[in-house]
Amino acid sequence: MASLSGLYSSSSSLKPAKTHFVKALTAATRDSFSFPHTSKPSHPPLTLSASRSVARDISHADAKKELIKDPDALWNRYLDWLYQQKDLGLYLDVSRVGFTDEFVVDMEQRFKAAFKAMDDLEKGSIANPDEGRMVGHYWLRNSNLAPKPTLKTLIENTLDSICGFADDIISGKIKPPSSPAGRFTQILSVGIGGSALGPQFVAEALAPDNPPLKIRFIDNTDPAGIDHQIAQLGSELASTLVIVISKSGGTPETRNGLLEVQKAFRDAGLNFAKQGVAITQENSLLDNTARIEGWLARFPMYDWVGGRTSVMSAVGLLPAALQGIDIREMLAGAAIMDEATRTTSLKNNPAALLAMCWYWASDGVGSKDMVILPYKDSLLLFSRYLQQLVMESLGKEFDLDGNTVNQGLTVYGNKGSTDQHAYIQQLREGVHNFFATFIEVQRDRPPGHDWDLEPGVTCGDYLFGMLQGTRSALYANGRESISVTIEEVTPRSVGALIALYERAVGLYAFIVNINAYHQPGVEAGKKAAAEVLALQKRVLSVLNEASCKDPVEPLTLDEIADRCHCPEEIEMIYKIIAHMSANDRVLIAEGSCGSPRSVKVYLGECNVDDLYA
Ligand SMILES: O=P(O)(O)OC[C@H]1O[C@H](O)[C@H](O)[C@@H](O)[C@@H]1O
Repeated sequence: MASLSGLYSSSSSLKPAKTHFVKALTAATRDSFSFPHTSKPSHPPLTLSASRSVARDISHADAKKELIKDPDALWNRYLDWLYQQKDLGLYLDVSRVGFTDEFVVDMEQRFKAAFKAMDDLEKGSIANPDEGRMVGHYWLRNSNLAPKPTLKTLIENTLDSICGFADDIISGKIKPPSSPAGRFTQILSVGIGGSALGPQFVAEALAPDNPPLKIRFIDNTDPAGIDHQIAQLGSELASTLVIVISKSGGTPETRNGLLEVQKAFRDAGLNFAKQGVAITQENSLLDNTARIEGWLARFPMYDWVGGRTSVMSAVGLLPAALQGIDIREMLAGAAIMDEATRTTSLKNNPAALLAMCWYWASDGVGSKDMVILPYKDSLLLFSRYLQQLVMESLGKEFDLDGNTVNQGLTVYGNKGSTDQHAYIQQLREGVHNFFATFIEVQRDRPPGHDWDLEPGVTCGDYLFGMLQGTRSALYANGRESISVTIEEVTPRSVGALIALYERAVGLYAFIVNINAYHQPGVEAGKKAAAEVLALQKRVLSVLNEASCKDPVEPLTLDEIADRCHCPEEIEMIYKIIAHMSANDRVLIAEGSCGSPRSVKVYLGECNVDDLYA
């Protein structure tokens, strides 16, 4: 079977070998996947030609977005705008986004400034002005770009130490102090946000079926979730390498995860320090803890790398290397994409093309959501990864001039064709509030492993047909889409994908004049959480005081709020008490009416019958 990749990388011209490609597409669309031995659908299936007629009937609410319908014109648009990065085997098709020539001319002007700002960023400008920081994640994959020799050396030495440490762990040269296995077999990663999402995406995408160490994650302060991970480790806790990741070194959820895991180690009679690794900024609380307690190893994070762009730092590289993933290939893929996205020609810059499409599709204000649809199971977590990269970067209240803009771009999605059985119905026919991004992987299986489950049709052909059919069906109903194609999921292509979207987000941010590299809104949430915990402590102190009386003095919510000197917080006080009661930490007696207003709260022994006598 001719390789599909030949269709994209034919040297002569953009004209792919029509026979195989078009035949597969037409057949798959024509049959609309009528499975063997099942009844035909009641309505005639949408064929390619039928979907065109549907498209002609659709009135376009937004005249600006009159989509091309003529097949020949579409084919030429496809060829005209198809971006190819042949070294990476990565292709970008923006032909199903309806931007006009006038729009492109306008954007080319705006991108000139964006390209300059991005160039300055890579040269070490303070591209994160709100925090007075440089933005240096691109230097991680090309240390020659680092603006100071000391940074170049730091990047190179850290990479070498990551590779050396991973080799020593995998070879058993460094081994756990008391494990029958005689070597580390598991990784327990403790981190949240950018200290988890990158490693999780990379593990799901690239971990081999039988990795030297199998990874699992604690990425929340949910005690049940933590217990579940530790229970699943069981006796293998003794051969588990615990990697605690926190750039700030002070994130509450990560700190709680660490304390919980250290308790599990104590309960199992194990010495955590001999199995603990920290990845954090130098002299952070976590770094100092790891140093003082003598943990196995510590790796640095830098203030010029944000959490959501840290996957090419030790955050993503150490866990990946321990799973046997070729991290130098990841870095190489990212470096090639970085170079490809430095060109100042909009039409030849895939990141700029993405940013332009996002702007067109969502009017530069996030009016439509970005639905990410990788048709490959291993890329399932790409949308979760992009949720942080895109939304934490672009979701900002103010622009760089202090204007209130409430910018953003909402990302969701899981994987195809699975999502076709969940919400694609709404995408096809319902509220038109999105644009789709298909991630296509050409290689279905390693060479020699495929077979026809029907004459001339493989399982992967169905996946291919589902993607193409969904793309056609959405477009026929006026829904725009971008398609990113890679030949296969490899460290190099995953590195390239990550770099592509990091650059696209950065360019988009310059276009809409916001700082993509800080996250003020997150601090508000952290502060509010701390206030709830402070209130809880006051409630407990009031209840403790009342419990010391003889007999115990049960208190109403009003009385508790008054004694906490915050009557306005009575609802939060009720929620705090309800949560503590559910966990057997306070006792609640309810009046006959059952309203929260009538509850009486106490600690210790109390004759409930007398409470409402
Ligand atoms: O790596 P840490 O310092 O623990 O931070 C973990 C996460 O915390 C916050 O949510 C930030 O907004 C994220 O950007 C960051 O990735």
